[in-house]
Amino acid sequence: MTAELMIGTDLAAEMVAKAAERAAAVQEKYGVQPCLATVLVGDDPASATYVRMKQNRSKKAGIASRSVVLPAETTTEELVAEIRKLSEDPEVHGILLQHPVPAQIDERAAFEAIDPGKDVDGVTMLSFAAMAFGDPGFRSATPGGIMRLLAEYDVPLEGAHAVVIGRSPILGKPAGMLLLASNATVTYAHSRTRDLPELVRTADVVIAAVGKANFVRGDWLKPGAVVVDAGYNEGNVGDVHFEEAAEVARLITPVPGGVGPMTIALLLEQTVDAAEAQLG
Ligand SMILES: Nc1nc2c(c(=O)[nH]1)N[C@@H](CN(C=O)c1ccc(C(=O)N[C@@H](CCC(=O)O)C(=O)O)cc1)CN2
Repeated sequence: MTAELMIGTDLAAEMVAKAAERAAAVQEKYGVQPCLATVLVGDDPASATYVRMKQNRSKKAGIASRSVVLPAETTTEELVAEIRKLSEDPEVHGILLQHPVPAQIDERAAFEAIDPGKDVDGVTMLSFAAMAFGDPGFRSATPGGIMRLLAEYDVPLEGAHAVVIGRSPILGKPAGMLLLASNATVTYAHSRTRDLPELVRTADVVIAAVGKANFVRGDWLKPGAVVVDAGYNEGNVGDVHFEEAAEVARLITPVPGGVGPMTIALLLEQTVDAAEAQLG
C-alpha cells in the first residue's frame, strides 16, 4: 500500500469532545440540555444500528435524545405530522430523519417538515441552498464531515477536478455543492454516466457515494488521486476496492474509520450549534 490513510476516527473524537464541552456550557448557562430527536421509520436493521450509534454518541457528548420509531407502513402524512410536532417542540433542538424511508413515503416532503433551524443533518432545501452558495448553515452530515477531513489533510481543492460518483440527496448532491463552493471543478457521475472509469481517471479527488461494495477499482484512478470512500455497505465494506485503490492513490479514507465517524461528529456539533442558536 502506498497511500496515506485519511483517518476520521481521531478528528471525529476531537469534534465530539468539543461538542460535549459546548453542550455542558449550554446546560450551565440555560439549564437545558441540547436535544437531538431521531426519527426511524420501518425495521431496516442497518438504519436501526446507525440511529442507535447516533443516540449513544449523543449521550456520551451530553446531548439528550428523543426517539421516534414508526412502523414500516407509515404514510407520508403521518410522518410529516410527527416531524412537525418535533419542529414545534421547544425542548427539541435538532431533528434527524434516518434515510432511507420506506418506498411509499415522499422523503422530500418529510425532510421539508423539519424546521430549518433544527435541520442538523442538513437535508432541507434551505440547507442545500446554503451549501450550494457557500453560505453559513447546516451541512449534510456526511458531506460536511468529508469537507472537514479534506481540510484536516490539507487537500487542495481550488481548481482540482473532483468527480462525485452518486447523486443521492444526503450524500452525492450536497458533496458536489460543497466542493464547488471550495472552487473545485466538479463532475457528477451516476448510473447513466458513460465511460465511468475513464472519467474517474481524470479526477484529482474522487468521492465514492454510490452504495455498491468495491465498485471503484484501482485501475480507474489517476496516480496520486485523493480518494474518499463514503460507502457504508453491508459488512462495513466501502464503495472503493481498498487494496487496489491504496496502491494508486495518494490519500484514501478507510472503511471503517474514515467518513463514518465524521458523519456522526458533524451531526452532534450541529445539534449544539442549533441549541445555542435557539436558546441564545
Ligand atoms: N438522515 C441520514 N441518513 C443516513 C445518513 C445520514 O448522514 N443522514 N448516512 C447513512 C449512514 N449513516 C448514518 O446514518 C452512517 C453510516 C456509518 C457510520 C459509521 O460510523 N460507520 C463506522 C462503522 C460502523 C461501526 O462502527 O459499527 C465507520 O465507518 O467507521 C455512521 C453513520 C445512511 N443514512
